[in-house]
Amino acid sequence: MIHITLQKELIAAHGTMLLDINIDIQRGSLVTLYGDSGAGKTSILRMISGLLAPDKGSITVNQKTWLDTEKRIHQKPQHRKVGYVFQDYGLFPNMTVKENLLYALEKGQSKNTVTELIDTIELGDLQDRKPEKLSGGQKQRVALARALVRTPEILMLDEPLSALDNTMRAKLQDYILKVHKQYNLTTILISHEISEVIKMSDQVFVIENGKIKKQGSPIEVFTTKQMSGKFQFSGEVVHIEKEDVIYIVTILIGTNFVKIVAEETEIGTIAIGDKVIVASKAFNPLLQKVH
Ligand SMILES: Nc1ncnc2c1ncn2[C@@H]1O[C@H](COP(=O)(O)OP(=O)(O)OP(=O)(O)O)[C@@H](O)[C@H]1O
Repeated sequence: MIHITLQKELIAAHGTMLLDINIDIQRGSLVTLYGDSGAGKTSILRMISGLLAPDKGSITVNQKTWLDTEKRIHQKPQHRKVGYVFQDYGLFPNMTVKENLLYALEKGQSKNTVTELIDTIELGDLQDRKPEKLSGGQKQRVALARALVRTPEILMLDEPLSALDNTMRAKLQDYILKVHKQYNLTTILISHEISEVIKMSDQVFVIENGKIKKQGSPIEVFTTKQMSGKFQFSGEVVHIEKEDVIYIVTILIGTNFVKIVAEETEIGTIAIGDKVIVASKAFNPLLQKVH
């Protein structure tokens, strides 16, 4: 179990903002921090990894104390077992994929760890290339492998997929889920994408102005009582077209576009770019195997 209590006064664009959170994370689970830009999500990860000092707080990871401001315990970042993946990869440009991974090994650690990760994350064909010869998705797979070299107790992913197109994003999500399960990791993901949060996480914490506004399973958090249909998907509105008295709304769900007929009352304030849930209550969906 991981217990995190953090307080820190942050300097936001409109003045100071008190970040004040209390989070419990079950070992082996994947949780998401979801919230607007500037809500404090990255600051939380930086405090967990020891890169940013809170004003007050404590962090215990599987019975080990990483931080306790009252007892003046403050483990250095290099002593906290975290793997950190950012949006902008952070690979060494002068090293090959394999060298980037070997460089992350701890003194005395077996090189087999790297060989195994190359195999798991399917980097075999890329291992002798330099990062400049890799696509964004491939670079992010290397960054993911590198974060796992020291078998972290917490894997932290700070919007790692936001620079990727939808197909690549879906593939990377699958890699993350694969290593999360295979290495029995405890993973904290920051994501802005509701569909990603629903696909990936066991639990979501909605952060607003430095506080936890809501928490629970993604479905509990993102669906409201009025939307209790069993059959539902979340997506993003990409187009709205008015036809006589109705509207045709095009929604991107994963990598598929779906057109929905909506009435004016349903449209309300929905605009292009909004995240929405498409749900249906009383009908019989067909299930077909795809080849
Ligand atoms: N070391 C710091 N000291 C004081 N304030 C900080 C510090 N680092 C960041 N902030 C401020 O804290 C606020 C929250 O930043 P943070 O990066 O945690 O937000 P975020 O939710 O991750 O946003 P985004 O989604 O844009 O990355 C911002 O207004 C930022 O300017």
